[in-house]
Amino acid sequence: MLEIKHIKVYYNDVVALDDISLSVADQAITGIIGPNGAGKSTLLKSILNIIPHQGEALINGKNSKESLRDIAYVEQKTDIDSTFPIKVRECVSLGTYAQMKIFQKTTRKEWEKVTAALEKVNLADYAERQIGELSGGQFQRVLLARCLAQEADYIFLDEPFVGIDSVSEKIIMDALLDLKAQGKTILIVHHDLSKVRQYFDQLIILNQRLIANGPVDAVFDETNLKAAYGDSIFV
Ligand SMILES: Nc1ncnc2c1ncn2[C@@H]1O[C@H](COP(=O)(O)OP(=O)(O)OP(=O)(O)O)[C@@H](O)[C@H]1O
Repeated sequence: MLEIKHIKVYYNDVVALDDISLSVADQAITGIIGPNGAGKSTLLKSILNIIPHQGEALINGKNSKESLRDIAYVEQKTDIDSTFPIKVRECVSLGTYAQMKIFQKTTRKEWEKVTAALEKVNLADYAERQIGELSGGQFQRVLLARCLAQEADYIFLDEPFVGIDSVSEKIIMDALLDLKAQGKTILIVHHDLSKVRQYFDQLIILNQRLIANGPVDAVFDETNLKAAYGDSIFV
């Protein structure tokens, strides 16, 4: 269970997140929505403890710092260097490192996990390609395969559907539904409001402060959207 308690983040004296407390539903796909600069990415980064913050995130009652191996994270595309010279299968194998001992070589068992993860995202034939040779959608599928290989209980994806083709989007969504059926908890930062009902079970609506958190049917309404995006939003 993931709980966020009084998380507050400042960037140079400017408040990016103001006292966020919420519980994330287990075994569900939760979307995080809100306007540009609402603090969506900041929320994921504070749970991951990669930025300074007040308050804390708890996983099964303990500070999330103690469970970082159990969180697989794909950052926003703009933060990733897709020209880095690495093959697809090597990139996916990085996901297995979280479960390995220091200086341990990748064993046959880990390579089997890599192959299975690539098959899951329909990219088994691309294992020997350089990541720089992939389309945006294929690259996003490779990053999801890296999460699958990590076998983490929590999966955080920051804008995974931006600029990708519809085939990749469907493959990613099908893989996420499988992960949910296996009991995983998935958090996705997302900006396309038209897909919210189709993709998510639960929704967190943010704009520096928490506007709403709950089942999509209960919180995805005009009042909450106007509170987050302002009166100009067309609902
Ligand atoms: N490293 C940083 N230094 C200073 N300010 C930052 C930094 N990272 C984010 N911010 C600011 O904090 C606020 C929240 O940023 P964040 O990226 O979390 O928002 P977001 O909701 O994910 O936005 P977007 O939808 O545009 O990706 C924004 O005003 C942003 O400009």
